[in-house]
Amino acid sequence: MEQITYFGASPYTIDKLHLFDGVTDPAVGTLLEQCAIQRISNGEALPNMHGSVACVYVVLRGALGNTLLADDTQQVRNDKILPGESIGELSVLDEAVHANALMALEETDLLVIPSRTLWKLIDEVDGVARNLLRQLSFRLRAANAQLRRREKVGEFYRQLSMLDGLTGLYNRAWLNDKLAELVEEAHHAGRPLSLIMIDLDYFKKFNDQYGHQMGDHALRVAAGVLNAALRPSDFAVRYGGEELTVILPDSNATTGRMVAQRLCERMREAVVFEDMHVPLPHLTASFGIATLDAQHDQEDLVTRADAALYRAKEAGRNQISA
Ligand SMILES: Nc1nc2c(ncn2[C@@H]2O[C@H](COP(=O)(O)OP(=O)(O)OP(=O)(O)O)[C@@H](O)[C@H]2O)c(=O)[nH]1
Repeated sequence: MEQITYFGASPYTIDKLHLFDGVTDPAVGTLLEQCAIQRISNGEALPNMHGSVACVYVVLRGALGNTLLADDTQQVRNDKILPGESIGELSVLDEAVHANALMALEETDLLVIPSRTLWKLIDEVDGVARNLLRQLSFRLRAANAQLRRREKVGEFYRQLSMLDGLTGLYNRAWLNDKLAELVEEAHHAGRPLSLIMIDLDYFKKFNDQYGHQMGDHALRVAAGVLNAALRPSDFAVRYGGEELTVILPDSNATTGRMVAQRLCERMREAVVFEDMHVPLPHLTASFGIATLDAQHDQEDLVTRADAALYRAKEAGRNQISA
C-alpha cells in the first residue's frame, strides 16, 4: 500500500461517495483536503490500522473483498466493497481497531479518513451522520442475514448428522442424545413411554443368499415399514447394523405390545423384491418391548427391551416379547 496523493490534489470528488450522498456543504472539501489517497495492488491485504489510528477507508476505484484464511489459501467471499462504499466506520465509532481481513480484488485507490476528521464531518456537516447510520444499518442487516444463513446451514448439517445415511431413520447418535430427554419428559409429566428393540432375523443368511446390496435394500424396506406404521409422534431409529429401535411416547405396555405386533406382521408381509421373477425372500424380525417405570432411566429401558428381544429370538424369532 502506498500513498499516491492527497484528496485535495486528486481528480476524485465526493459525488459518488455514499458517505456524502445529498451533502452539499463545501466544508466537506476542506475537511477532506489533507486526507491521504492510498493505492493497493491486486491481492494485497489492507492493513488493520492506518498507523495505529482508527480510520474509514472509502473505495474510490477498484474493489475490496473480505478474505477467509483457510489452509494457507486465501478465499475471497462474496461481500465486495465497491467504489463509493466504505469500511471501518465501526472502528471509528467505538475507537477500537477491528481485525477485518480485507484485500484488494484489483488495483484499488482508497480515501483514508482518520477518526478525528470523521468526527469533525459528523459534527459539522449536515447529512454525514445520517448517511453513516444508513450505511451501518445496511451492514448490520447484511451481517444478520449472513448469521441466519449460517445458522440454517449449521442446523441442516446438525440434522443430517443425526440421520442414518442408508435408511433415513434417526441414528444411534440421535438416540443417545434424545432418549434421555424423552425419558425425562415422560417422568416429569407422569406419562408412559415404551421402547421396542427390533432385530431382523437371519440377516446374515439374507446377505449371503441375495447379496449385500439386496441386504441394504431390505434394510430400507424395513425402515419403510416402521415409517408407514408409526404415528408422527413416534420415533424410528437405526440402532446399528440390522437392529432398529422404535420409541413410543405416551404409550403404555398394552399399546407397546399392540404396535410391536402390528410391526411384526407388516414386516413379514413387506415386499422386498418388486421383480416377481425372483422368489420372495422372507424378511422377518424379532421385537423386544419395554415400558418405562417410575424408578427406571433410559439405560434400564434399553437393557430391558434388549432382554425381551433376546427372549423373542430364543423363542423362535418372527415374534414379539415383553
Ligand atoms: N446389507 C447389510 N447388511 C448388514 C448391515 N449391517 C449389518 N448387516 C449384516 O447383518 C448381519 C447380522 O448378522 P447376525 O448378527 O449374525 O444376526 P442374524 O444373521 O440376523 O441372526 P439373528 O439375529 O440371530 O436372527 C451381518 O451379516 C451383518 O453383516 C448393512 O448396513 N447392510
